[in-house]
Amino acid sequence: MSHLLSAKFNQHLHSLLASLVNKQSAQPRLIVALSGGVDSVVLLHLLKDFQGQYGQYQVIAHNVNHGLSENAQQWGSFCKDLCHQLAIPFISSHVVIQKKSRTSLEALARDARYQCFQEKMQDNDIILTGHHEDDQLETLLLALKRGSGSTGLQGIRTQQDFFTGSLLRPLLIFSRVQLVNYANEHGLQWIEDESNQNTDFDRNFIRHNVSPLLNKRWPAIAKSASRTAQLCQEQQSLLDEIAIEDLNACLVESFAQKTLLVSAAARFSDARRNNLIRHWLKSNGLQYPSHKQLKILWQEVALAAADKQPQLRLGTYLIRRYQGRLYIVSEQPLALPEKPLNWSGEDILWIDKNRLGVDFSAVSKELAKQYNVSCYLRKHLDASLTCLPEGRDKPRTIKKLLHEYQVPPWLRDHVVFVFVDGQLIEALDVWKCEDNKSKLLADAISPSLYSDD
Ligand SMILES: Nc1ncnc2c1ncn2[C@@H]1O[C@H](COP(=O)(O)OP(=O)(O)OP(=O)(O)O)[C@@H](O)[C@H]1O
Repeated sequence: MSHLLSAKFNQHLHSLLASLVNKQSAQPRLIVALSGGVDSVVLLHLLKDFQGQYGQYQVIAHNVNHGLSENAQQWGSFCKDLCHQLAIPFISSHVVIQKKSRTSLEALARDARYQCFQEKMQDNDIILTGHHEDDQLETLLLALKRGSGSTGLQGIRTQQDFFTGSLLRPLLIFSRVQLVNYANEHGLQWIEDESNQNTDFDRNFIRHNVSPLLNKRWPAIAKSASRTAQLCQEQQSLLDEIAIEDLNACLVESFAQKTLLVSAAARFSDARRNNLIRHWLKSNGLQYPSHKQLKILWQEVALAAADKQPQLRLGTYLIRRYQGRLYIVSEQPLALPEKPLNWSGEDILWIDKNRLGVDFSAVSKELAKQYNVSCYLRKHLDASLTCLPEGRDKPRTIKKLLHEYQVPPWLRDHVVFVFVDGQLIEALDVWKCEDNKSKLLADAISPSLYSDD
């Protein structure tokens, strides 16, 4: 029977790679995430066979030692020996994880593992993991328990982008029993992680106490769960397409950020608006909010009375409203310099490392030589300093202007004021000054590069 599994695997992987490789110019390396458990050991064997048939791929294995089990060292040696026998290059990584609660420990180990994969990655690499159909069923049951809606019911994806390459899970079409049978027929050895037996943990509880019962009553339950996951993934792509379209109607650029216009979002039905807000948060690197958080975000932040300054904390971010727009604000403070910074010809003058800077790359070096350029922040300025912005009738203080130009209060300290030979020529991203003697230079300086993450 194992040759059937192997043939099905080869065909499946071949078509998965065909869709990926088309997008890439170079032949990718296939990196097996090898834990030493039966799933990834079978995956490694199947890949060795696949490589025999489609010789153009380089197969490599990568084991991560999380240092969480006394046996971790032994598992690493097991993986190394296995790769030696199969003549597969082996990468080993070691991470140190601070022990906390078990749940967070597992999540920390997973994050650290994917971080290791990323660090050892080359462009276009494809990381393959041994997730199978039963993992999918467990994941969906856990999602039901958490109540995470269609997002959670998407389960484990067969393919997803991963940094400069991709992640593939080609064993999701097989059950654990099929993989164990394959391993036995081939006389393969593997290791058992003793922690998998502990049913105090939800996934193990489902694996040992719930799935067997469900499988006995409905032998095709794992297949049905996989189908559900696939349908939910498809529906999510549709929801994402709708969200992108809807966001186009609601997003406005404001101080180098895409902010959400409350009046535009208010025109959508609740469901459609929730969908677009979820997408907006996710595409800015935040986790999907819970249903309750979404409700608070809309009712108590977006729609708060005009004189209020509402905000909602989501992880390390705050969602704030100002002048009818929602902003995503990082809670991580910027390290702002004590004194103004002089520009000495660099393409980007960083005010805060990699987060707030001024892009001078379009300024001609010849032009630059003629002037003395420096960048100030509000705290470096004399409070009585006035300025006449282009198109305005009379000068006003900087404080008044920041207010008039509707710069959100929390961003006012980050506005960069560019001075040329001691004269203010512009407040970057906000206004340019009338009658400035170095207009050409002012026009060439791009908006400050401001990333609030
Ligand atoms: N220590 C490890 N080193 C390399 N790969 C690993 C390691 N542990 C797990 N993997 C990979 O991840 C797959 C899934 O493992 P497991 O179910 O134990 O992890 P998980 O925490 O549920 O993973 P995920 O978060 O990726 O769903 C394995 O088949 C293997 O490919």
